[in-house]
Amino acid sequence: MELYAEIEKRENGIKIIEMHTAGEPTRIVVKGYPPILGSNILEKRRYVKDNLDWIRKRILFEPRGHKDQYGAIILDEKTNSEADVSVLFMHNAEGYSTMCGHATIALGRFLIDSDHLYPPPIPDDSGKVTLKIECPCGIVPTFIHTYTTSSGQLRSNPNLPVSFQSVPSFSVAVDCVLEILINGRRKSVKFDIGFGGAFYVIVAASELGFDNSCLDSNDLSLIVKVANDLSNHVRQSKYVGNIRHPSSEHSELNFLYGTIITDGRDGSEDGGSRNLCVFADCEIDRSPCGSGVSARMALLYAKGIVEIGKPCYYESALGGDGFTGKVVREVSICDVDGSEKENLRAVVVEVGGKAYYCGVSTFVIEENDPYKNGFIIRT
Ligand SMILES: O=C(O)[C@H]1NCC[C@@H]1O
Repeated sequence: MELYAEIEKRENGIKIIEMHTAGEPTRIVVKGYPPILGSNILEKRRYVKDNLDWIRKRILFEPRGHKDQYGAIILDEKTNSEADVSVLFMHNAEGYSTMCGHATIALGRFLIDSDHLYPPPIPDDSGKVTLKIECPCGIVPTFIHTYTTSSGQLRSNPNLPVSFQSVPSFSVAVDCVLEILINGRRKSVKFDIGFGGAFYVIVAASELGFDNSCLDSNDLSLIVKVANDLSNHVRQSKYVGNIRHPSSEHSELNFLYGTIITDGRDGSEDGGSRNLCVFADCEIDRSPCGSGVSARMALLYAKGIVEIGKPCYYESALGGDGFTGKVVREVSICDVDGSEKENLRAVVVEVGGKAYYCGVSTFVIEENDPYKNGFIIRT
């Protein structure tokens, strides 16, 4: 499918390739964004937030999108000479994620298939291409299986997973306890906090008084509310002080992105576990959440539950086609001056999953449309 050629034909409007990764959408903005100013990726992230946020709402909100829509912007020029490309992510609330695993997996395929990169990537002998994708949290090496068409074009292999290696991921706090109101009752809840490019609370469904059937997709409304309440409580609790990246260069990453509710099967013999990530403003990740898998694996490693190389498998509320995760090595985190943050045992986690194309869109906005700036209906 030559989707990029299709989009090239269209002259005006915001041009988008639609993909999903394990069910979670990524609306990849290919063309049509005004210049995004800033000399590095965090400055550009701030610029879109402060100056171009109306475009995010038009792209992600209704009537073109919905509450759980997710997007990525490929920057016209990379902002780090060590990267092949720089990208921003966007979601429904404050707006701009610091890391997104599911979108990185989708972008991996798209960047190969669109002939977007110059010089063109060169596969190794097994057909694998490594792309360094710069995300707001740092550079994320991404591995894509490719093949060459009979006319000599390099294309991603849709049958094999794309994987990426996380930025240094770490355990932030374990066995935290807070009392929260669930279904009208006060309950003391135990949870962990981990970082995998973004900060997450990780909590077992049983801690919240639910059985694991709450992680089935037929009715998530109550559990999503509980997850969102827990995120808000943690943001106002003493634990907010722990949500701090050790490198001062990364202070813009210092916020709690969401809560991941798990089935409690951490480190199970078969390495499998189901979880549900609720991030931003009650946004539900249809995928197992790539940055969440990195955070979970970092916590499991810190607790001595998994060792380097142990393959784990994560599925979302949709079940089925999930993400793999494994710790690949220990690393230390350096500050801007290059000094190592000694006490912090961080790890690089490799996460793999499959992404698929699902459309090509060109959005138009009519000036007299009263809903041109987008809206969200909540149920
Ligand atoms: O896979 C991930 O990391 C993302 N999915 C939506 C929320 C996270 O950014």
